Amino acid sequence: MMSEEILHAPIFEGSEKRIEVDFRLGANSPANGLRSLSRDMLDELMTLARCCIVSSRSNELMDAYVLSESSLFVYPTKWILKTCGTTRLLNSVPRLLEAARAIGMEPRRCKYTRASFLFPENQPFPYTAFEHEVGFLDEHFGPMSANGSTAFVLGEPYQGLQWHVYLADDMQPLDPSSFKPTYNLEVCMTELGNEAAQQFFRNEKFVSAEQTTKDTGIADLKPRAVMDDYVFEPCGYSMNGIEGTGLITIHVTPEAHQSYASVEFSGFGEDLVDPVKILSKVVKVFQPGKVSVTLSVDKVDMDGGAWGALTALPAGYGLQGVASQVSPCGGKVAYYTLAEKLATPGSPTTPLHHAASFLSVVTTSSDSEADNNSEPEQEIAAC
Ligand SMILES: C[S@@+](CC[C@H](N)C(=O)[O-])C[C@H]1O[C@@H](n2cnc3c(N)ncnc32)[C@H](O)[C@@H]1O
Repeated sequence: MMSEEILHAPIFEGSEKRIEVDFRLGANSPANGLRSLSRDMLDELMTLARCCIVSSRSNELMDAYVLSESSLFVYPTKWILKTCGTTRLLNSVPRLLEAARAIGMEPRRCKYTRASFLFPENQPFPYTAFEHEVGFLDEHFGPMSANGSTAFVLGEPYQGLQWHVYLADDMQPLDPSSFKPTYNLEVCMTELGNEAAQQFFRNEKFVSAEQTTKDTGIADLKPRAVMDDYVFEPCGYSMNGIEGTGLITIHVTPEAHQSYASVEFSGFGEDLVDPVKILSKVVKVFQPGKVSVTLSVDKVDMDGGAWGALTALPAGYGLQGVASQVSPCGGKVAYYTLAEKLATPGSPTTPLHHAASFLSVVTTSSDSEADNNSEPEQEIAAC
C-alpha cells in the first residue's frame, strides 16, 4: 500500500553533461557556419537529446538558448551543449555531425566533460559508466584524431565530485590570426544554503526571473552581459548571459534533498575572468556546502600565465583536493574541491565534511575585492 509518507520525492539530477565541438569551415560553408542551421534542425537535435528550447538571445557573434534542461550555445564554428537530468545529450551527436557536413563543416576537436552524477543509478546507458561514454565518443571523434583521443578523471572518488574529461583533436595547425584559446571556469555546488535556495522557488515572494537575477546577486557576476533568465514552476532556475564571444550560464536545482547549482564562464579572454573574484561572489550567492572548481584552457600552456590556478579560496571554505592534467592535445584542466569549514567541530553536517582534510590556508585581505564588500579571501599556501 502506498501512502504520502512512503512516496519518495521526485529526483532531479542537476549535474550536467557538456559537449563542446569545434569545427572547420569548408570552402563552400556559409560564413556564419553552424549559426546557419535552421531552428527546425536545432529543435530536432534537442529532441534527440531529450530536452527542448525554452528561450534564446543572440548577439553578432553567437546564439544562446536556455533549454528545459540547461543550455545550448552556437557559434559559427563552435557548438556547446550542456544538459542535466536524465537527458541523452550524446544521442544528438551523429545528427549534429551530419548537419554540419551538409554545410561543408568537419569537426576538428571534441571536449566532453561532466562531474560525477548525484544519482548515477538513474542515468541511462551510456552515462552509466564513463568508459561507455568514451566508447561512444570515440566512435564519432576517434578517427579524426591522429594520435587518438584522451580521457581522464580528476578528483578523489571518496571525497565529493570527480571531473570526467574526454578530448579528441585533429592536431592540425590553426590560423594564428583568428584562433583564440577558450578559457573556461566551471563551478559546481551542492548542499546549497537554505535561504539561498529559497530564492529560486516561485513562492509568494517571486516577482519575475529578471528580479530573481538581480536580487540574488547573479546580475553582478557579469554586469555587462545580456541575460536571459527563467524560473521554473515550482522551482529551478536557468540563465544564459552573453557578452561578445563570452558566455555565463547558471543552472539551479534548489530542492533541499538534491540541491545543486552550476556557474560557468566560457569564451572570455584570460584577463576578463578572474577565477578568485568570481568564486568568492558565486559562493556568496549560493552558500554551498561543497564546491568544485574546474579551470581549463585549450591549446595554450596555462603554466605560463596567471590563468589556471586558484590562488586563493573564498572565506569560510577549505581546500579538499587539487588535481590537474596537461592534455596531449595542448591545454590543461585543473580541478579543485572545496568544502565549507565547520564553525564547531562535531556540529551536524554530512560525512563528507568530516572526511575533509583541509590543506593549510592563510587568511589575507584583498584590496581588489574590498570595493565589492567581499569577505577576505584565503591564499592557498599548499597545494
Ligand atoms: C532549472 S533545471 C537546471 C538544472 C541544472 N543542471 C542545475 O544546475 O541544477 C532543474 C530545476 O528545475 C526544476 N524544473 C521544474 N520544471 C522543470 C522542467 N520542465 N524541466 C527541467 N527542470 C524543471 C527541477 O525540479 C530542478 O529544480
